[in-house]
Formats: sequence, C-alpha cells, structure tokens
Amino acid sequence: MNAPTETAVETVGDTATLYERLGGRPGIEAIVEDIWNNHVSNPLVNKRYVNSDPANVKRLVTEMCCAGFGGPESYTGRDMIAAHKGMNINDTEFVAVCDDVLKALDKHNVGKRERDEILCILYSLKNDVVYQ
Ligand code: HEM
Repeated sequence: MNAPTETAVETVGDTATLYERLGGRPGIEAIVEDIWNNHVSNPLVNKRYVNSDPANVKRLVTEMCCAGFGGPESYTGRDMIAAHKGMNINDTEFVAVCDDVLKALDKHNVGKRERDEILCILYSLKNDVVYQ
C-alpha cells in the first residue's frame, strides 16, 4: 500500500483533465496556432483551407478542444459530419491532418500520455470526417 503522500500525488496526476494537462485555454490556443500553421504549409491539405477565415477556424478548433478535453468552454461550431460535408476528404488527408497535430504537440513538448489520448480522440472522429 502506498504512503498517504504518494497516493495524494498519484491522485492529482491521474485526475487532472487533459485540458489542465495541456495548460488550459492558453496552452491549447498555442497548440492550435501551430496546427493551423502546419496545415497551411502541408501540401497534402493546404488547398482545402484557401477559402477559410483563419481566425474563425482556429477559434472553433480551440473551442472544440477545450470543451472536449474537459474545459469549461462550449463548442459553438458545427458537428463533424456537417462541418466536412461535401468535401470528400480521403484517408491520406486524414492522416496528414493527424500528423500536423502530432507535430504541433511535439513542438510544445506534450507528453506521450496526452499525445496518445489526443490521437485516440482524433481517430474516433475519423468516420465523421472522411468521405462526407
Ligand atoms: C479528426 C479530425 C478533424 C477535426 C477534429 C476537425 C475539426 C474541425 C472543426 C472544429 C472545424 C470548424 C467547424 C465549423 O466550421 O463549424 C473544421 C472545419 C474544416 N475542416 Fe476539419 N477537422 C478534422 C479533419 C479535417 C481534415 C482531414 C480536413 C481535410 C484536409 C479538414 C478540413 C476542414 C476544412 C476545409 C474546414 C472548413 C473551414 C471553413 O469553413 O473555412 N478537417 N474542422
């Protein structure tokens, strides 16, 4: 059995939300900024974003991450099927977007546990995003 202090430390580590572990809204905003920069410089996907308003997409992605990772924010955008309807996004593009996210997480020194959680969340949304 753990000494009480060890238990307390482990409990804090285990119960912090992904939102808290990423540094709350400022931490997530900084990561989303780099995800956007990676998308617009990635030849596999950048043409998709030519007509987008960068500030609006970044705000919506930030809100979605904050809300989905345990923060107090509400997501005000469309659901994933509606947001990607008519784009016919393929598997290569989906992987490219995931790679852009992982690259941004690396840049911000996000740990393996958080990286794995985020990758699982992204992958769980795949069927709502591709071939819509
Ligand atoms: C799990 C993966 C993805 C997530 C979580 C995601 C998330 C989002 C969110 C939150 C929005 C804004 C929703 C709104 O406009 O109401 C959005 C829009 C968009 N996404 Fe995704 N996305 C994903 C994958 C992709 C992929 C693979 C592509 C293709 C390269 C893509 C291209 C776009 C484009 C072009 C927009 C529209 C931007 C605009 O309206 O100007 N997304 N996405």
